[in-house]
Amino acid sequence: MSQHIAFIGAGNMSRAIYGGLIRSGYPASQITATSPELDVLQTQQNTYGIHTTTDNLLATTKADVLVLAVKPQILKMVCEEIAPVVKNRKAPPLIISIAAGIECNAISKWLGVEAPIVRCMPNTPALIGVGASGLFANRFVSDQQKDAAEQLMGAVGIAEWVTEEPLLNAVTAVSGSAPAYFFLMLNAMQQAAIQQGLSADSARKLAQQTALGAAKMAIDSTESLTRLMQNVMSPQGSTEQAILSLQSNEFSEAIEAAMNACKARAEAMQKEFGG
Ligand SMILES: NC(=O)C1=CN([C@@H]2O[C@H](COP(=O)(O)OP(=O)(O)OC[C@H]3O[C@@H](n4cnc5c(N)ncnc54)[C@H](O)[C@@H]3O)[C@@H](O)[C@H]2O)C=CC1
Ligand SMILES: O=C(O)[C@@H]1CCC=N1
Repeated sequence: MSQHIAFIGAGNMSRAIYGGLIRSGYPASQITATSPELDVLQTQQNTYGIHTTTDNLLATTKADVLVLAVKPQILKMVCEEIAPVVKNRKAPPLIISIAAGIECNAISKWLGVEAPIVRCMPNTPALIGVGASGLFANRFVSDQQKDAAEQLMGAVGIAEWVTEEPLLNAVTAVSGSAPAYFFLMLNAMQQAAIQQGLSADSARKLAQQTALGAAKMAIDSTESLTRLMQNVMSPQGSTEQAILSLQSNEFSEAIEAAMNACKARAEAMQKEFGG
């Protein structure tokens, strides 16, 4: 695929996606990013060699694929701004919205046209090619456009389709927001290790490598997660005490509550910003 991809918004998530795309060999000359902030655009141009502009209409004009990557709070304003260009094109671009919580119908309404829209919930590890995205296509998306969206997000990680749009809120809870949960846990582990006497450098390296090793084992192993956990726990050993402590502090319940809060907020954002 070497279609022109325009990103409306050049923030953390856009950078993760186009950074990952370029890293995977996608031509930077086929990517445009927009932002009202000139200094941000200059940095993006210098770092990635992409086209940049403050002009959302210009970017929309030349896009085969238009990625809406602004905050949900301002998506309505941005869609209404670009609507005349989208409507006047012979064929509207494939629109990929990464905004949390905002439904395809709201975007269609703001654009004033029944455009092909793929809603995507990505995550920031896309920047290093290990992203995880959920995708949902509205009924105007052709099979070819579905393939294009899958290739785009597949270039920066794995992409899973959901058949019902509300399931994207569950994707937000399990992967979109989830890198932050792991960073929080890593930080807590590092701080505890420092308190127990390790240097900050050793604590960081050991905790990070362990997270990487555990994730790779979970991906590669045919054994269940319970079995993998039990393999670390010697009877009456040290791990058992750590797991018992986590369980008595309701670790699993805390994770479930966090994911429910995340999903509920994604649902509330639809009501708050999707009207
Ligand atoms: N950061 C994350 O981990 C994830 C974010 N998302 C979604 O991605 C979207 C963007 O989030 P972030 O990149 O984190 O936000 P961000 O604040 O880092 O980026 C937003 C960008 O939009 C630009 N912008 C502001 N007004 C604009 C306008 N009128 N026209 C064009 N650009 C404009 C800003 O200059 C900034 O570059 C949000 O809708 C969020 O829900 C989805 C999944 C994960
Ligand atoms: O926190 C947020 O709202 C966005 C959506 C998923 C990750 N970041």
